Amino acid sequence: MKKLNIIKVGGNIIDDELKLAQFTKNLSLLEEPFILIHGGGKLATDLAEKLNIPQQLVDGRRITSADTLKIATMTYAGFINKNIVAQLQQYNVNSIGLSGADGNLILSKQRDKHPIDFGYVGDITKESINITLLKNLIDLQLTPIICAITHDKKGQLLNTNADEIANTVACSLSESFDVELIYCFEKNGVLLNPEDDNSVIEQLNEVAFLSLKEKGIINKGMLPKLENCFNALKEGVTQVGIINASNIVNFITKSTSNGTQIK
Ligand SMILES: Nc1ncnc2c1ncn2[C@@H]1O[C@H](COP(=O)(O)OP(=O)(O)O)[C@@H](O)[C@H]1O
Ligand SMILES: CC(=O)N[C@@H](CCC(=O)OP(=O)(O)O)C(=O)O
Repeated sequence: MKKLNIIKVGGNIIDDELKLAQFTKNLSLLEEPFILIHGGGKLATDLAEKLNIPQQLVDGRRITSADTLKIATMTYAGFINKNIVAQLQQYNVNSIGLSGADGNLILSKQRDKHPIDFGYVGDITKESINITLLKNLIDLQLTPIICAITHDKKGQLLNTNADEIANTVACSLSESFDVELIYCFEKNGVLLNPEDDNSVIEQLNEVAFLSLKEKGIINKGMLPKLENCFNALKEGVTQVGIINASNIVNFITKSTSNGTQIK
């Protein structure tokens, strides 16, 4: 099967002009096709706070009021998505920016209001992804750049966690491609000591993860990320990694071992 890389990049890279510039340049060096899924939670939080709209995240998910949904849509589907596409175009990566509503790419269902009302947050499954559209775009040698806004096909936009979109897109394409899923962020991988960037756990399995979670060594945004990683391996994704965004080329070409390989 043909190799396909599903790459997720998070808000701390996106919000750093230099790191994002280096990252998009590195993506242009990849020889295999890829799909990029991006977050941008940090910029949405900063913007909402400037507008005096308080933000709350529960288990890494944003409680999304009508006002917050507007900010999320303008931030993720607007500025961030188009900025990444423009950055890639300068290196001749012919990319196309999409929300889940575009081309009916990602259909979601508003999360149940019990036990916690998350507001306009959408949940997705493998069946939510329009894989025909993604395959057609790849055949046309267009690189999809996907943001964290989805829709319910009843006219409502919904906010969906970008880690979950990356996992679900990877799983949905794993029957058609040899899929590698890579989460890129600002640290060197999953760390044994979150204060020490040199304490990278090179290989992490689910048993070790549960023990580190219990000890509080793995917490916050890393919890949903790792849950998505283990789910991807169970659903047929061939390889899953969590790495520093600056290591993307080395990690994919396997020229050096860096970051955390999920086993
Ligand atoms: N053991 C750990 N190793 C690395 N990061 C960790 C660990 N435990 C918690 N984290 C936190 O998880 C964060 C990554 O999750 P998140 O903020 O959701 O990233 P992103 O926006 O890139 O998806 C890191 O910035 C770090 O603060
Ligand atoms: C429902 C939900 O939590 N959506 C996320 C989508 C963006 C995201 O996931 O951004 P990062 O990858 O930068 O964290 C949010 O609004 O924060």
